[in-house]
Amino acid sequence: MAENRKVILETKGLTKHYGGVQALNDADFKMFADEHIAIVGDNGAGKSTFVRNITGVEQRTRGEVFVDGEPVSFASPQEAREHGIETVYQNLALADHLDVPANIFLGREEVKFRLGPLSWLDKKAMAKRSKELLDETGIKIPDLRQPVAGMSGGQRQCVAISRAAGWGSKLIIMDEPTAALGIQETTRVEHIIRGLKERGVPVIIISHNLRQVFNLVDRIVVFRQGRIAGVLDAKTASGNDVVAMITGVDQGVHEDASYI
Ligand SMILES: Nc1ncnc2c1ncn2[C@@H]1O[C@H](COP(=O)(O)OP(=O)(O)OP(=O)(O)O)[C@@H](O)[C@H]1O
Repeated sequence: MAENRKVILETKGLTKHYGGVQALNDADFKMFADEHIAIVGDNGAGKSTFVRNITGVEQRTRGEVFVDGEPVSFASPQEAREHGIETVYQNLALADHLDVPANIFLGREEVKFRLGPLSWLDKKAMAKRSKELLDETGIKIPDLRQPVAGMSGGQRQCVAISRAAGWGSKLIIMDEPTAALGIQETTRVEHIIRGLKERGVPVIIISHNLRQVFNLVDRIVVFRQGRIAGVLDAKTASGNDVVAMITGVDQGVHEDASYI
């Protein structure tokens, strides 16, 4: 029963205005710890704004955010990370010139010992943990020591997701995780997301790909013109239901290839 399920994330009246642009209005949202959720909506519907105003990238105009029932107001993404909320952004935020372990441990390096102001990193431990994380996601990267700049989009995405999965004990948010990937790479990333579900890690994905959404998540939250237009159960809703809610056109909706 819903009443007994743990609510991991909740927003009440979350609103963000950029000057005269009402990007997000009164978003009431509730997510349970045992589910995966997709956020869908047309370009400019407010999806990224919603995420940015939860994860400390921006400060909301008004409204409340609760994590594990506690009111939060993250001043930065770093603060959100410290609360176990990891976000994988479209642009990935990987440091191109660094190798895989350095990226996974960026800002959280393991130190072997310190001498005054100097510290020696435990590179061996970081490489070992990185390999374990990548093994968990099933991704094979031949040489972890090469700079990530030389990797394919799929490999880079897997590094970013592994980093999030490795640190994000509570919630992982992914903004268009496969938008720039080919078919095989997309399949690999979807496999990782399914693995997170099996491990009980809650995930929110923003996606324009409805096939992916129906395959991966439990509930679909539809944004339209800066508002949450509705929430659908992925098991019972149809593609037409989602498209109708995205567009606000309730009748005569036909399968729209750009969404399916
Ligand atoms: N920094 C900003 N300054 C002014 N307006 C902004 C800013 N960021 C977003 N907006 C506007 O807010 C609205 C919502 O944008 P948002 O990026 O959240 O949409 P989205 O649903 O994520 O779209 P997409 O699918 O294209 O990424 C849009 O009208 C956008 O132009």
